[in-house]
Amino acid sequence: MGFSLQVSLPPPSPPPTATNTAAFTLIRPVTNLRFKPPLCASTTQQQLVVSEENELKSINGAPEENVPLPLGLRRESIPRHVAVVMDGNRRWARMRGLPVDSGYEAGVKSLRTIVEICCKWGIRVLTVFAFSSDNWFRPKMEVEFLMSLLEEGLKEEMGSFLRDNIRISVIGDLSKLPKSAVELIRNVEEITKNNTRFQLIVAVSYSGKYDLVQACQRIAMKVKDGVIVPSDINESLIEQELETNCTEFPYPDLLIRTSGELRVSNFMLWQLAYTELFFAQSLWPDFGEAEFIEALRSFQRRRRSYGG
Ligand SMILES: CC(C)=CCC/C(C)=C/CC/C(C)=C/COP(=O)(O)OP(=O)(O)O
Repeated sequence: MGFSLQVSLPPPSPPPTATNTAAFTLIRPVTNLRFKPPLCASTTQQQLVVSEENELKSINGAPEENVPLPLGLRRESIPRHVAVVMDGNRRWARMRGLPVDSGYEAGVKSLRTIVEICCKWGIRVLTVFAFSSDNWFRPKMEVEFLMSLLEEGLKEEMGSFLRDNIRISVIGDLSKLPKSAVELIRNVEEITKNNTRFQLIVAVSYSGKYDLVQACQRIAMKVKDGVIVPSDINESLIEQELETNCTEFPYPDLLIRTSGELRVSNFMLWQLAYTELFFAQSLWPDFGEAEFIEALRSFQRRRRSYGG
């Protein structure tokens, strides 16, 4: 029974790989580009025949902007969605005898650099772990500083978001944030919601477990209200209730964690199921174009596997 259900579903739309990205983007309409873990990989593989010209036009569902890529990077397998755990800001500051705030400020600079590069090279979504649910336990001054960085950053960059066609989304438990920050976030999200070139998702007061819990609560309410019955609950329904429902591409193709730590640390637990992982030695404030290229090259060398 289970098997016949799988083959009757439409073919999945996997994320980019070194070998198959553009072909998939051509076959499926842009609105269907979200990755569903493949149930029947062979169905999609049969459809991989397109001309190179069409591949270039259709990459990531966005028009090509012909920005040359650094040597060794292939446009057709640039990841659509990159997620980043921006780790090592405090260590960076301490190593220099500076206050931890300087580490966070330097971290914001790195974030600006990576956002610019994503826009330039056609990455469509960047999700950054800016403040985890556990970070509320840090010293009050540090928490307040991070909140002020978020607010100032959003205000200062508003012009660039509009000029550069960047959509901003914030995911996480905003009920814990200062009211001023929540109002600003909602405003920025509203003002940028129709921007299409690139989406920056900032995870604040976020954890993967939080996201799953809030999705369960929303689904439970639907059952309680009689909108659905328990047997309606499936992967697709859960996906719709996760906070990453703010993006067309909820599944990161590549997760980068800086500072040499080899953990996922409660970040996007559902969404990372088939994500390629890259652990950089650099501390986040030292992570720039060269380090990003290294991560992307590593990604492009991989042969992605979905267990099929
Ligand atoms: C959008 C926005 C406002 C961004 C804020 C700036 C920024 C880079 C935040 C990272 C926050 C954070 C808790 C990182 C973890 O590393 P850590 O700093 O705890 O470093 P450690 O592992 O060296 O202690």
